[in-house]
Amino acid sequence: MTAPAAEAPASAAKATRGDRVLRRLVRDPRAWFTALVLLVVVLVSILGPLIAPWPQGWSDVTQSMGPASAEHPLGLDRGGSDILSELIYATPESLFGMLIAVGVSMAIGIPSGLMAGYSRGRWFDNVTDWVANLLMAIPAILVLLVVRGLVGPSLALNMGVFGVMLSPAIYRVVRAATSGVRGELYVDAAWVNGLSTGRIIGSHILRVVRGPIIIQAAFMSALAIAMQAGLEFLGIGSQDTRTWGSMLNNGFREVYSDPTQILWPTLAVGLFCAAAVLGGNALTDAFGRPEPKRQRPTTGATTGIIFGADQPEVAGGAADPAPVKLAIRDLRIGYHNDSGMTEVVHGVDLDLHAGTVLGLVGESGSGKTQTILSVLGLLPSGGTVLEGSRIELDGDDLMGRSRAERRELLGRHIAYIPQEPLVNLDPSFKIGYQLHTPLRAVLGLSSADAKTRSLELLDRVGITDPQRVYDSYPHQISGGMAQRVLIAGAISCEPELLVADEPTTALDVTVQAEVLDLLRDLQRENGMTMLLVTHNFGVVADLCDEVAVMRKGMIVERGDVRTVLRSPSHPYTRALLGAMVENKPPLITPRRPAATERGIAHV
Ligand SMILES: Nc1ncnc2c1ncn2[C@@H]1O[C@H](COP(=O)(O)OP(=O)(O)OP(=O)(O)O)[C@@H](O)[C@H]1O
Repeated sequence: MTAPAAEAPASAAKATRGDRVLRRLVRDPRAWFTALVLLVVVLVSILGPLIAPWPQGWSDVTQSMGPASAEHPLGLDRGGSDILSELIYATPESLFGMLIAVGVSMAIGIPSGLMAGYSRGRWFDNVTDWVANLLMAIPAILVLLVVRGLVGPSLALNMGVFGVMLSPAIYRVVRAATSGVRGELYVDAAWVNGLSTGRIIGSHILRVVRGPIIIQAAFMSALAIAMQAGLEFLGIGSQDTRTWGSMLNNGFREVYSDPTQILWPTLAVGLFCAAAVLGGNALTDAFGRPEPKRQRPTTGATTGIIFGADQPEVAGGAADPAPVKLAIRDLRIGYHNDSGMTEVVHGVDLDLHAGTVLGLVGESGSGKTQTILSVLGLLPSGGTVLEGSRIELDGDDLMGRSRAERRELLGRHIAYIPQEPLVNLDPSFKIGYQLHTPLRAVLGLSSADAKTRSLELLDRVGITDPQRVYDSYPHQISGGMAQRVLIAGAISCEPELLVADEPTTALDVTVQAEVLDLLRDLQRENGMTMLLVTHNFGVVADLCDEVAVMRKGMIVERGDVRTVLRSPSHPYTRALLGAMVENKPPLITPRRPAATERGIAHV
């Protein structure tokens, strides 16, 4: 199968997100200012002994409070030390203190924020949130005073404790970013492909939250330097260490006799803080505002139903000699809300015979997606499969299995093809990485074998230049190609059951036909059992052996495709088919209105 012209890459020349961020930073004068100040501070810290006019510890009391001169460009302090040299020697100590505070806050805030955001609403999230609130409610200065009283003066200890007090700030940022990414479809897709939680957090999620983390680190470094200077200025810090803060303290004593002595450390602290804040702002703009979270494509909106039975009843099903691969019995799904529990799927029964394709059709909001998500074990938070429901794979009740056991089935035994291809691929990673990671994790292939297999799969799903697509980012390929990539990913571990949720709705009409051809070929080739959600009776006729019609959370008719399409027994099915044959406005509104405009025969 050849890839159609419509699938030419959107723009192979498009830059990655990292390139875009870098380009924006290069054009931003604030970033230049920050880079310059940081460069100077780092160079001064490293080269201090070489560039300082006088050795560390040098002083000459006879020149106490001496004025600026060629030998002492910034003058001398009360102890007769050269102020410029002192400022230079104080720089690495000040940086060291700042790094301790930022490092400690990151070490606590990042892992706890990641875990809390990922396990949204669970006990870990609740406990860490409570601790973060508590830390934020306690004034840091009080804690620092108590620590000073108990342990004595220590720059490292002070800044370490301040890092703990700062950690809720980074925790909150990471938690919010993680919980936003957690709901993305590509994270579900990675889960369905069998990746462990650690791998998902370490790759897909950390990659997205690193932007907010870098920005937050920039602001926190300013805060840490200012706090350190404040502590030393108040005399709470260590007197043995020379920092910009301790110079502030000394300079303040001479504020009336020689105000310039407080000016230099103030300038150093002020410049560093300004650079850090401006750098943080430049980074915020360069990373851009986060895109609004894409919602799961589910909706309770009802559509233009013009006909239907008040009391749905299930019409007879067709017999099939093949063994039952997936059996759903009395499936009821509910959502918790303020008034208790709302049931959205009411006792669905389905049998899916091995090696056959079952089409699930129905109006928007009829419960199709909830049904397949419950098979995958991926109901959104708040959704529950209610007591008494059974979902059996090869006779084994999945509802009796633990979450970890159900995860084991994903990828190898049950695979999923989502509706919107592009949002199900992580924009931060190349296609090759996204294909070969599950192959390594689930099948245990070596890196080289996983790459070979990925290229074979891309070739098998009709991609003409597998190597180029393997090396591309998702934004560099078209929607049709992305759907082929997802199909390649879904079949990569040779699952027995393939669940596809309107796999062609988001595609152009020419590409739809090709993807349907591909699915049919793969299903026959691998003898896969397939559960296909669709709005399109044309797709049902083309691909499915059996069809089940859903309405208002119930199956109103099911049977073999020929029988149901030729002589539908339920008035609702007749209305759906009638609308299609008479070319009436669609009774079932597709989730993406654009699809009807593309000329798809939606009923
Ligand atoms: N997160 C949720 N919270 C509460 N109710 C929900 C949630 N998701 C779906 N529902 C409800 O469950 C019902 C079935 O939704 P479902 O997404 O399964 O419909 P669908 O048949 O797949 O429709 P569509 O084709 O538009 O996706 C709807 O009434 C919907 O409002």
